[in-house]
Amino acid sequence: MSAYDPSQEGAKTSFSDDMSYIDYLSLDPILGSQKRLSDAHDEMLFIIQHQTSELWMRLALFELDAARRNLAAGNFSSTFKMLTRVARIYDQLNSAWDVLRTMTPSEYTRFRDDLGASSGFQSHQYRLIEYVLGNRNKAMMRVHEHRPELYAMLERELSQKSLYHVALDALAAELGETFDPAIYRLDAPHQADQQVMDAWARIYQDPEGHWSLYELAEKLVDLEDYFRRWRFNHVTTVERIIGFKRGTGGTSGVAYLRKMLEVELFPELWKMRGQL
Ligand code: HEM
Ligand SMILES: N[C@@H](CC(=O)c1ccccc1NC=O)C(=O)O
Repeated sequence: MSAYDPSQEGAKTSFSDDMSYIDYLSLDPILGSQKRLSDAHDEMLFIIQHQTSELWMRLALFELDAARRNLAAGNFSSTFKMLTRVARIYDQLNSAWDVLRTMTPSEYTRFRDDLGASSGFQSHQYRLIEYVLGNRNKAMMRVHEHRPELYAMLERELSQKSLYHVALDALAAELGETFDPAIYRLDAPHQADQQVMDAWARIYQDPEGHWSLYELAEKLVDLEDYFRRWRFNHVTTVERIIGFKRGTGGTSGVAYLRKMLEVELFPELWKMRGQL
């Protein structure tokens, strides 16, 4: 059998004047951005693992922002589709830990000092995702002061309602209630509220009567479930690789990350389950 020749079948082979795959996807800057600071073999894995995570987070933010707009406009079906996609993105990020776990403490130690004070703690996209979802700790913005445009992006996020706030608007509208305006704190983490908990409980007591809100609640719980798994995978991988060393970002490391496991994004949706 002779070798397959794509041009024989009409495949375009000349791209001197036309947009090609590499052009459309801007692959030159992307594939030219793996700059190792050491000669340690595993640093390449470490860089690509973070870069791909940041790309998936970029998409998660795009979807979450659109989901929030669609929900505010009452478009439940498109909101659900986007929230499902974000949960799948987290599934992807969760599986990716298996690749990073192939790196041992001995291998990581070979280049850890080269990382200086840099840390995932300074991921502005991770912080933005937390802010969009409703976990708004303003103190986390300080590390971005040296990058005014990123700081402004985080500040802009804190000037609008979180996705959970918009879900609470939909919940109040469904039940013909108004929540105390004090629960909509734009620049502080959302705190569990009894009225909100009772409202979600009413939805779960009559799913058929409130199907859209019931589905919305389950999409949010699903998302938080996957997000928690990401945190758990992170802290377990960190303990496996650096034990209880301090983090390069300056926190206590595993102790800090364990504390973060206690964060609840949508607290009433979890607490309400015990009263059904
Ligand atoms: C060898 C692998 C890793 C180690 C040893 C590690 C270690 C740590 C430590 C110790 C912290 C606490 C902050 C500090 O003081 O530095 C942290 C935070 C963080 N890391 Fe990692 N990490 C690893 C991989 C990753 C990966 C692959 C990502 C994906 C983007 C990531 C994202 C983050 C984020 C977003 C935070 C902030 C978490 C929060 O504030 O709740 N890390 N990491
Ligand atoms: N905080 C990590 C370093 C680290 O993991 C890291 C360093 C630079 C860029 C991203 C990182 N990933 C997550 O924190 C450590 O203490 O070893």
